[in-house]
Amino acid sequence: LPEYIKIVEVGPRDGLQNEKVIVPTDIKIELINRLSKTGLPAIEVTSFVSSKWVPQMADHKEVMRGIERHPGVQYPVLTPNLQGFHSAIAAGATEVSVFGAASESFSKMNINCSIEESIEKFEEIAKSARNMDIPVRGYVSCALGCPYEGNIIPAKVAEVSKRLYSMGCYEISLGDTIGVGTPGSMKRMLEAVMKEIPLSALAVHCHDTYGQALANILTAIQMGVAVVDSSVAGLGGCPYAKGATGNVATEDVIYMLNGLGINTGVDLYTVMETGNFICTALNKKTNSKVAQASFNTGTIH
Ligand SMILES: CC(C)(COP(=O)([O-])OP(=O)([O-])OC[C@H]1O[C@@H](n2cnc3c(N)ncnc32)[C@H](O)[C@@H]1OP(=O)([O-])[O-])[C@@H](O)C(=O)NCCC(=O)NCCSC(=O)C[C@@](C)(O)CC(=O)[O-]
Repeated sequence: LPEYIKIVEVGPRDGLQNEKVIVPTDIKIELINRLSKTGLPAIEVTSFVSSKWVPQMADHKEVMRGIERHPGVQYPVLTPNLQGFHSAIAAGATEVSVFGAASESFSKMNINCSIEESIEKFEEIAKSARNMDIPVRGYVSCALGCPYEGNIIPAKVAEVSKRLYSMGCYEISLGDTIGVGTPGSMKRMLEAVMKEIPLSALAVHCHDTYGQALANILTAIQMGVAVVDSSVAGLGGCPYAKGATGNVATEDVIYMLNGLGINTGVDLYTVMETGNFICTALNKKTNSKVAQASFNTGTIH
């Protein structure tokens, strides 16, 4: 097992993008400012996408400009094309993520282009980013299944991952977008991807729709993956993946890693308080089992 796992907090972006009611900008900023005080090394802030496609992310510039940045914390944002990249940089972003898919149908539904066309757009971003010394992270959605095509073969995930890595993405986050994966499919997919990409450049991004996220993450870290995406209070879902629930809760990942003696540098209690803050603001119950248990029993283990 790795001694240290880097947690990439995606709550402010992946967590909020699917909320039906528009979350006030000051709540988003407060959420990120609170997360910045928990010890998390990376917090995904927002998406520079079309507000017609994802209205919840329409205030991307204000959020990016409004947050307090803590030294040592990365604040990546999603950019699907050069237009988004330029807006992100103008708003002060210092790291971006491109988001591709291993499924043609999902690519079309999510970013309105084929996988091949998306790669061309991402190459333009990667080239501009290189000239400006901006790190680029790459997502591969539908790594363990697609809401439109069902099964996705590991070779396709490996192929798209390789293309993103070859264009300069420093890390590839493998997304179980609809949370259908199991430890078995995670293992088979990672074995294929690890033939093409160094283990140190891989991350996993698990949604918990079928309750398999922690088991899938444990499988990945047992195989040496040392970067895990998660969302405070387990918020989230993708607007273009109907029925998919939130990401695995950050609180639950930290609890599991603490129990394994793996260092994350993140304070569980402060994350739980932050989860409580955003759930109160959204008027919803936390999806974190650890937060539920701790608040119900009044104890933290
Ligand atoms: C990619 C586009 C923009 C293509 O959308 P399009 O309609 O094909 O874009 P277009 O280039 O034809 O332009 C049409 C209009 O969009 C505007 N436009 C064009 N680009 C931008 C931009 N960057 N920012 C703001 N506006 C933009 C452009 O200016 C124009 O405006 P108009 O002239 O009509 O007023 C669209 O499909 C889109 O915004 N998609 C967003 C999808 C999204 O955010 N999905 C959720 C995130 S992915 C995810 O959740 C999965 C992940 C990452 O978490 C991992 C996992 O779980 O698997």
